[in-house]
Amino acid sequence: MNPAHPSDPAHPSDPAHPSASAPARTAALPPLPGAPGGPALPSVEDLLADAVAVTLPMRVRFRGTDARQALLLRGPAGWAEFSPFPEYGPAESSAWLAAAIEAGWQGWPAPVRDVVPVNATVPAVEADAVESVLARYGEGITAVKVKVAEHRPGGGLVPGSHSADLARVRRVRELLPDAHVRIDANAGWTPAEAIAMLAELADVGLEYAEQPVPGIKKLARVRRELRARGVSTPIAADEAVRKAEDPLAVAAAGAADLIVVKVQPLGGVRRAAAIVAAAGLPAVVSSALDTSVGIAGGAALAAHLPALPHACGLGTAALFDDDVVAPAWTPRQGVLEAPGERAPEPDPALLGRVRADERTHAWWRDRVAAAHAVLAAGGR
Ligand SMILES: O=C(O)CCC(=O)C1=CC=C[C@@H](O)[C@@H]1C(=O)O
Ligand SMILES: [Mg+2]
Repeated sequence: MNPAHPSDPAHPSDPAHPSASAPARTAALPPLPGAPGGPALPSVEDLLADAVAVTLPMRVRFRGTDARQALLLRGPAGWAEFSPFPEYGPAESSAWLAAAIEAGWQGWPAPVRDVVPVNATVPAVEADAVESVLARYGEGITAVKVKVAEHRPGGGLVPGSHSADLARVRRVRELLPDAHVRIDANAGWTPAEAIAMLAELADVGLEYAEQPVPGIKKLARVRRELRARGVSTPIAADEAVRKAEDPLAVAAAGAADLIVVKVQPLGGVRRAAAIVAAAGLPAVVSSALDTSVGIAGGAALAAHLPALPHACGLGTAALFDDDVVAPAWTPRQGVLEAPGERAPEPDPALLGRVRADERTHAWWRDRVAAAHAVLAAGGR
């Protein structure tokens, strides 16, 4: 078993939407570590030899947490991050471990571009706090993601969330009249709520709405009903890609206009790139609220994709009060540097400052061993 670390509450609005069974479509993806034809699976001892657990304090509460927990690993190809959210079990975490093995024991594929445009991310703050959040991203912001549909820890939307969401989105539009503005509901609305909110926001000219509702069928329904009402807001799939047993099912169903891809949940840069190619839809690379080591993996994916039509959600290191790399992998003039084929080296002084306690190290060691067992048995 893999209990959540008690200091980190589970996130209620990130539901899993597994499809019924692992379908043949995923067979075309690059094999996982330890699978036939895939990279070697290092032993648990090798993976943990130089592991450092860190806790990064956040400037703004995000995804229900004020501190991000992560484990940094070091392999022959460089540093790597393993940071499945505390409530994730071994099967889901095994994809995150595959991504860490790629980074540390294999290295990332070559980039085709030097820089990656990124969006600023605005958590579910009050409208009057939007300006100070945007200020953290500096000059040159061309795209903003606004979080909406925030849930209470016990479940259910925060009271008054619809009007707070509308005010937050409108405040962003007011401050940045020319920026692309996208929203992300993390599957937190019902279809009726999503249709009403997106119809209400039609005048804002949203770039897209990310995972307004859970699951593939509901996404398809919202998309269809919006079109019937003359609302053309594109629909993006996030959880329906990264938490599904078949990350290609949403594209196969024609339920979204674009997909959001994340390196750790999808098992590495090569697997995420293969998912984009097989989906045949425009893709946005986004963060998993990683430290600068993991963010560099997102930048490696974005720099490797043949086409990158949208700014990426990789600016989230700006939400941390502290990081592990100096300078942090944060955007300048709206772009992030591509890291090349390996992650940046953590700074020993920073590591000393954000190093987690021994109990947290033990918790991470158990999580690595449990995820490793899933990979050793052939994957989730
Ligand atoms: O895409 C961005 O701008 C920031 C990243 C982001 O929104 C997320 C990071 C980590 C966990 C997720 O709940 C969340 C997302 O849903 O995309
Ligand atoms: Mg999302």
